[in-house]
This record gives sequence, C-alpha cells and structure tokens, in this order.
Amino acid sequence: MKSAVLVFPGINRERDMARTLKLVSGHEPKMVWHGNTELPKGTDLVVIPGGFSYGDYLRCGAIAARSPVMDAVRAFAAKGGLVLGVCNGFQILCESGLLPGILMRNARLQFVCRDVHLRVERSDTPFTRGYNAGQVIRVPVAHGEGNYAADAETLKRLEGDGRVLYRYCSADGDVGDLHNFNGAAASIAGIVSEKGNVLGMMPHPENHVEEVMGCTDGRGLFAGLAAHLEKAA
Ligand SMILES: NC(=O)CC[C@H](N)C(=O)O
Repeated sequence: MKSAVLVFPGINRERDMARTLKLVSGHEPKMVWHGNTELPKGTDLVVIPGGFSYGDYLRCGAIAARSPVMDAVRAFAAKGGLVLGVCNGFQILCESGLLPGILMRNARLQFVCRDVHLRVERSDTPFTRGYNAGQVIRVPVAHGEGNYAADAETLKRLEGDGRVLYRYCSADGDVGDLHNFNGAAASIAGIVSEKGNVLGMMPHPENHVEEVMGCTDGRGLFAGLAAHLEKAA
C-alpha cells in the first residue's frame, strides 16, 4: 500500500491518520502539502484527513477544495485510484465535486464530539471488505457540519446503486431517526462515488484502531483497504 495523506492549512488529524495507516498496513504514508500539483509516484491510496482546513471559513472544506493538489486527486480518481476522505476530508470531496451532495450544519447547530454506531451496509467494496454486511461498529465523530444533504434524485440514485456504505444507527443496528444525531439524510454517514473508488465519511475510524483507544472497530476499514491493494499489486 502506497498511501498519500493530504495536508491543508488548519487540518489537524493528519498525524492520527498517518499513524493508523502505518500501524495497519505496515507502510509509512507520504504526507503531501496542498500546494503540490502531483501525487507521489506509485500512490495507490489518497487520504484526505479531518480537521479545520482554512478555519472552516466560507463552508467547511470549500477553500481546500480549490487547492492545486485537488486537480491531481481528480485525475487520480478519474483513473480509478482509491480516495478516502474522513470528516473534513468528506466535506472537501463534496465541495470539490468528487462526491455528490453537501454537509450542512448539524441539525441542533452544535459541534458533536462522541462515539456513535455505524451500520456497515455492504462488505463487497474495498472500503468495507474488512467487515460483514450489517455489522455494527463504534467510532468517534467530532464535527459541526456533518448533516449530509442532497436532492431527492441524488439520494434515490445513491440508495439504488448501493452507494451508502455507512449509516448511523443504534448499538444493535437500528437506523431510526432517534440515532441520527446530526440530521443526515437517510442517516448517511458515508457514501462512495459512482465508480465506487472514492469514499467520504464523517466519523473517524482512524481513532479506534488500538486497545489503548478503548475500541478497535475502525481497524477493519484500513485492514480491508490494505488487503485490497496488496491483492491488486
Ligand atoms: N473533525 C473534523 O474533521 C471536523 C470537520 C469540520 N471542521 C467540522 O466541524 O464539521
């Protein structure tokens, strides 16, 4: 696995992400500054981490989405390269047009920082193959703008094409509104692009990968990616 972690001014989760990528895959990722116009040679996974790029001014991710490096990411994704965006990374992917829809302010207009449960909707993708379909995992969230929204036609297409990979739920997998803490359409926590190679998700799986973190449920996502890329290599 040859991953690249993008770094924008104000991003603050890039080290957590790099540490997890190394821990789970055994390979050190390359850190890539936003002003770069190229990705490191041989990159097979681009990761856009969480944080507060450009202080969340304008809208979360809106300014970072216009960075020079995003043209390289667009070209990489167009060729089928795997891209993972977590939290601010998901917002950047939506703002850059790599994923449909937007992340609005949380329904109660408050920043939410706590563990939540996610239901893994399918296991036959590079981003979920470390889990079983229907499995419930516990991961942290920390965001003010995670309320996923899209027009009715887009939501219908996402559902119809099986592009919702992660959904907010209760500890036993109930996806009722009660467990949809940020008001996201259809309790959406993570979606993939039409070709299935770009995933954006609001929760932080990279922060639940070791016993010392209190939970290892996030590990499956990275283990699955590493297994997928090793097989492809
Ligand atoms: N953890 C994050 O990436 C936070 C994203 C963004 N700054 C928000 O508050 O919504």
